[in-house]
Amino acid sequence: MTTGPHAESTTAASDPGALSRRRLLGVAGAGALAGAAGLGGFGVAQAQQEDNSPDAGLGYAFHGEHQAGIVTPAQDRLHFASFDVTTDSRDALVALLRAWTEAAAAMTAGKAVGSATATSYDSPPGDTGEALGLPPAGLTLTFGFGPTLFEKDGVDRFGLRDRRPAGLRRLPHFPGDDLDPARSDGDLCVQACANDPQVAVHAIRNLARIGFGTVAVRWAQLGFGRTSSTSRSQQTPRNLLGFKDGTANLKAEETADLETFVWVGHDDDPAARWLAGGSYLVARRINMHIETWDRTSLREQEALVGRDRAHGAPLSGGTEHTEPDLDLQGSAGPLVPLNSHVRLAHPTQNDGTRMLRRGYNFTDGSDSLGRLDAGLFFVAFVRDPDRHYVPMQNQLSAKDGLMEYLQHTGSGLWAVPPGVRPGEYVGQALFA
Ligand SMILES: C=CC1=C(C)c2cc3[nH]c(cc4nc(cc5[nH]c(cc1n2)c(C)c5CCC(=O)O)C(CCC(=O)O)=C4C)c(C)c3C=C
Ligand SMILES: [Fe+2]
Repeated sequence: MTTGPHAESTTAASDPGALSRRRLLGVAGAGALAGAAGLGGFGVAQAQQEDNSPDAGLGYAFHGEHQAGIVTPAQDRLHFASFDVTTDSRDALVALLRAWTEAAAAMTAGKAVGSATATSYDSPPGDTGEALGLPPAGLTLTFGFGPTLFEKDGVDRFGLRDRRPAGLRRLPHFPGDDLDPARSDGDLCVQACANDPQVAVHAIRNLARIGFGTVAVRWAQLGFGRTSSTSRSQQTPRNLLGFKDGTANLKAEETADLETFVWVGHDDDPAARWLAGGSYLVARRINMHIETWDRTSLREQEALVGRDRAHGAPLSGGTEHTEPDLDLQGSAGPLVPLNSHVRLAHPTQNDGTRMLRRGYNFTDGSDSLGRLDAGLFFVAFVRDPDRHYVPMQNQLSAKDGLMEYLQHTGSGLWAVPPGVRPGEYVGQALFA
């Protein structure tokens, strides 16, 4: 499997010839770096320093049946990047995917990109350097292919048109959408998640650097707090509305439902068998009118969500993990109101559908009136966007009372190829 956690030392032991970021500074690099950059004993001190935060040393396997970063226990930080391909050479695109695969395998194991020791003093270092000395921090890198990679403005850019999965289309317009094209779509995407923001940012920075001349960043989003649990081992976090988010999420332990709702099956799309074992990534940048929300009564807030704020229990009663009783009536109608988010997103109101949510809180500063530019960067993985995402989004956008406090400002859909086997590159079956 892809996501079995292992300590950094295990990673290094499984590939003893490779240099971990820590060993690079502590052993191989200390003298050279100290001499070259005037760092004195910095490298050695870093190598000996222990990081006591709980997930600091955790590393997830890069290779496996599925890409990591989907059922992996949601890390605390996100750097998501959408790229446009700037070449029309299929060979250059494949070379990029090979190089990205090699770099991703290194970085997720806590190693530097490229050969640290072979770098000439007269050329830039192979790695940008800001993660040297840091452990893997649970880094996962998840790659996706957007609809425009297969066809753009009627042009079959890379000979892939016939291999586009039927479900991979630009998402439709939903009621209330006010999307910024500069925060939407893209030929490729990379989701970097880690428990240290510097590790996630380092990963995207290095992938962008490797891609210079082949791809350009179209837009990117930083996220600072997970808004979902993807494993029963995790506590439910809170979103910026102040409510527990992720309680009823599809979790790694629910393997039968993952097959039904997340992983693309072998026979789902005979023209796109390369995607079997993969998934689709939906991203929505959703701004919150936070100042207005903060002036709304607790009664109204809970009625809009359909759960209580303190514990995340459904308004029909019980505790956080009690199933909502959507039929239970109060004096003024159903206890879980008809326009509440939890009712409208519930599987019983969506043809039995579930999805694996993996979103993050974001804030990108304030506007000229002092209002926070903040919200939820919604990420979900689904087996079929036309069945497992689009109908639910239509229903929420049209009827969800929360929409009064929300504004969708960015959007994208990507096909996420299956996991990578050792010696292969990400998405290899698409180019076979
Ligand atoms: C189209 C899918 C969804 C979008 C977009 C979405 C946005 C969104 N959600 C919250 C807050 C909460 N969502 C909760 C549950 C929940 N949300 C969705 C789907 C979308 N949410 C689903 C499928 C579910 C689970 C429903 C169920 O099975 O019961 C909750 C309750 C806690 C939980 O179960 O996670 C909260 C809170 C916000 C703030 C938001 C946009 C900004
Ligand atoms: Fe939700």
